[in-house]
Amino acid sequence: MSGTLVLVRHGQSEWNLKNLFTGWKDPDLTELGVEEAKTGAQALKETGLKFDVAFTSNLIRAQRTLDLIMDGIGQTDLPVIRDEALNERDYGDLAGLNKDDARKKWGEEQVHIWRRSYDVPPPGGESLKDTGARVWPYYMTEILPRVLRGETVLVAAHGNSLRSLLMILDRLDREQILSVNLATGVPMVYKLNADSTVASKEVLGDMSKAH
Ligand SMILES: O=C(O)[C@@H](CO)OP(=O)(O)O
Repeated sequence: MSGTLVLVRHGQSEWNLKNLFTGWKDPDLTELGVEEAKTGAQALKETGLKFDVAFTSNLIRAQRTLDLIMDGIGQTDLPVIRDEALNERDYGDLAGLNKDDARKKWGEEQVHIWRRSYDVPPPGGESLKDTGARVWPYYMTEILPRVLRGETVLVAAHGNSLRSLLMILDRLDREQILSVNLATGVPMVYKLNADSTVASKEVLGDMSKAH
């Protein structure tokens, strides 16, 4: 066994609340999002984990979530590395559109394909495969080596940038990833083996509220 990797999707954002495609747009957390981050922090505190480093994206909703977690677990001095490689999938021309309006315009099935398929990009944006093409190398070169050295690493990022990581960690294929949704503010604790496979996974909260 080597180290521990904790992944957490940011708390609810203003645009999650308004049901808008967000991608690289940069809305802040809602009050509920702040509460979700604090609840996630409390759950992490109860595990007794002490982190060595934290990674987050260049987007405010993930950075604020991380700040709230660091505060909640009493590790405000944790070194933080921010990188746009961990940003949400770029939703291209869909960014800013209402998801229900998009369903009315293009149909339920097409919108689900844009949101959850592996390799169908929304117009002007990134597919999950494109997202993985930047998230995976970053994980392999910057995050995984630390976990393999035995460090405890926290990553606060986004629904789809984390879904691309879950494909590696949970060994999900392009069909299986279709039905994976991550709830906001719910930490996932992975213990990794020395060969970088997953020894155990624990979800600290209710993932079923994700949609
Ligand atoms: O809008 C977005 O950027 C993402 C995450 O909120 O949405 P979806 O879950 O539809 O991929």
